[in-house]
Amino acid sequence: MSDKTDNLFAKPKAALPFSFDESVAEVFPDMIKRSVPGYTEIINNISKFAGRFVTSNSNCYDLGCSLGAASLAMSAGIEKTGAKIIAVDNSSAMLERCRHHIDAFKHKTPIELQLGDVQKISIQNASMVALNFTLQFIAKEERLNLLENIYQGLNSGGLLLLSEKVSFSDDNIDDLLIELHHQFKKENGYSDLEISQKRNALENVLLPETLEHHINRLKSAGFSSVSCWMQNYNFVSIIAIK
Ligand SMILES: Nc1ncnc2c1ncn2[C@@H]1O[C@H](C[S@+](CC[C@H]([NH3+])C(=O)[O-])CC(=O)[O-])[C@@H](O)[C@H]1O
Ligand SMILES: O=C(O)C(=O)Cc1ccccc1
Repeated sequence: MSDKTDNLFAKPKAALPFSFDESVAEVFPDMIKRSVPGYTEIINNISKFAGRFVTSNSNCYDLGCSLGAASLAMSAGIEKTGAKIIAVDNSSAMLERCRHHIDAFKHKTPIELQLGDVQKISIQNASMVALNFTLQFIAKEERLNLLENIYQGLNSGGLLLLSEKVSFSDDNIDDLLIELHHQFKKENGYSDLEISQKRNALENVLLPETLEHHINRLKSAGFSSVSCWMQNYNFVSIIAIK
């Protein structure tokens, strides 16, 4: 079955803040692929990381799972037995669709879905945690606390994979990479109106920080080995090992 096309911002509409409601959940696979450069590459690499980092009888977490793409990728890559994936999202529209999405794909590792706030869950016996474009929606002052909670729940040698839209302290670079991102969206069929209306809706909702800030905070949370492993314009993916 092909993905339903995202045209949520195609007509002029009232400037409401972006939210993960039923209309977004319905078009989400199309929206994220056409909006985030490198998304598919990150998902494919989540399988590779899972193959290396997930240990027997441990837990894996997919925090802000949306339709479960990272959970399915982890499941496909896990080589050890007895692991379990816990996928969490606070949007009931997303989680309901996630259940159907996951049931439609074969997965060898069990995936347990939890409706809830990633800031309130208990993380235990974890060998891998994915925060794939979720931290950017959490209030900035609460981010360190969440990363510390993930750190304490990871086993030694465990992996946090953090993907984010980022900003740049150099204004020239920031403007250039935002423009290149918008060009990417245009090439994927979005109009100028769709791009500008979504940009307004995301203002104060998706809050990017610099790559340096992310790396320094991960180190403050306790992670000893931290590196960006992929960058595509203003979208990055970082690995942090306990
Ligand atoms: N506090 C929170 N608690 C739980 N969920 C939350 C919270 N805040 C936001 N979310 C959820 O985080 C997800 C972010 S999308 C992740 C893509 C996915 N990881 C993917 O690999 O396809 C990224 C994007 O749309 O740019 C949404 O489903 C929100 O409901
Ligand atoms: O579309 C954008 O401009 C983005 O920054 C990425 C995105 C993708 C899906 C939901 C929210 C933001």
